[in-house]
Amino acid sequence: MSGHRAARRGPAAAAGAAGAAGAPGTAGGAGGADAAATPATIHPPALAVRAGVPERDVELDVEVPAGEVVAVLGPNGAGKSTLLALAAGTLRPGAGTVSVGGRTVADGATWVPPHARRVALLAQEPLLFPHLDALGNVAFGPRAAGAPRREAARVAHDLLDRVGAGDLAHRRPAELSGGQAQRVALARALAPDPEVVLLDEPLSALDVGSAAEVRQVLRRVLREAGRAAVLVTHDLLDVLAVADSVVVLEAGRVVERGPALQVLTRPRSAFAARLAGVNLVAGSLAGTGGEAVVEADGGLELHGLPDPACEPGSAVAAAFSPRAVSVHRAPPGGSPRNTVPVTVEALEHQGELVRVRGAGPGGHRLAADITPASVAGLDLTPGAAVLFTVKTAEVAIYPA
Ligand SMILES: Nc1ncnc2c1ncn2[C@@H]1O[C@H](COP(=O)(O)OP(=O)(O)OP(=O)(O)O)[C@@H](O)[C@H]1O
Repeated sequence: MSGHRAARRGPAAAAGAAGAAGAPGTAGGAGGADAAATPATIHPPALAVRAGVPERDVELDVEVPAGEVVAVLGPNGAGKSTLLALAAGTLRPGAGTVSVGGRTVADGATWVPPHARRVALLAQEPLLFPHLDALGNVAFGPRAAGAPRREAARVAHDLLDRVGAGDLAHRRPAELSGGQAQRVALARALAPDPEVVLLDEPLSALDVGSAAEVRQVLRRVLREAGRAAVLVTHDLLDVLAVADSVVVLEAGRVVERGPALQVLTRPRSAFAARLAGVNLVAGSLAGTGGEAVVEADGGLELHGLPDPACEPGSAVAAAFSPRAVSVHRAPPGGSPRNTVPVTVEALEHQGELVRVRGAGPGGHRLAADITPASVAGLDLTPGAAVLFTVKTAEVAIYPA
């Protein structure tokens, strides 16, 4: 995560930094005048967790640059909650350092308690104070930090407006829908002007309609303010809508990181590939020029179009969409294409299509999305022996 990190949100990040009264004490105050300066070089990361928790076998190296939203993905037990707990200050690292806005908040000699870290948490449930109205909930943080009542109320009104809950200011949590309560909770999280917001599956407790609405609010509010955030999610839509970059954890380690689109379109880890819904085959590159072949375990060979950075003989990955795959009982004629023998393992609904999952040579897991009529026409059931075909031009090859 280096040079590219500020590029996608450079203007937003810069605007946020310039307008963030709560970001004193950094070079940013003086540097704000130079529009050409890159925020990444001026500001320390909003959050850096380079720390381990040996009893959980977790060893993390995650950085959230100022103004960026980093989505954290991974299967159950991968270490996502541990990362949030290290950042929030509810868990002490066994080794290493946690810093917020360039300030060390945990290491062998330092321990800054949660309330003093400038970190806010938005959890799955809104967890609002039931006896306070929305305004009181949002004003609570600024009041606790010593803001005069009128100033705290002004901040709270402003934030409620920004999350589209201005008209709910005098309702108590029991009078709010799930989506409304989560928007108020977001305003409350932002009210103390945190350096970084930790979003722990913030939409997972909402129904589909409310989740879509809150997702848009999250996107707008985080981008407007150039706010740094960590977003733990299992939902591809959250990543696409809200995140700048992605970190994938597996078994307590970072296995992949990069700009969100890159990770989703060119995944290197099995988890990211599954989330993104693409077929992914790792192997080594043979052939040169415009077309190349990925040679994978089990004798599986895939022709595709290589990224210029791919070196012959190097480790590469071939990726292609299940929608680009056709399924046949007998070898098809016609244009040159990859033809892979596959044993069907499962058929799943995939919108209006059916996802045919199967195992190819070497046990490589592959998927094809075809119409229900094709499934019927091919008489597909688990155990069926078929051929998956995909055109060379549909297979992207890139360095692994
Ligand atoms: N309180 C705890 N005490 C000891 N080990 C724990 C504790 N909480 C989690 N672990 C272990 O730490 C590792 C990382 O778990 P963590 O909860 O951070 O994963 P996660 O990615 O958040 O998973 P999930 O998606 O299921 O919430 C796992 O091996 C887990 O068993």
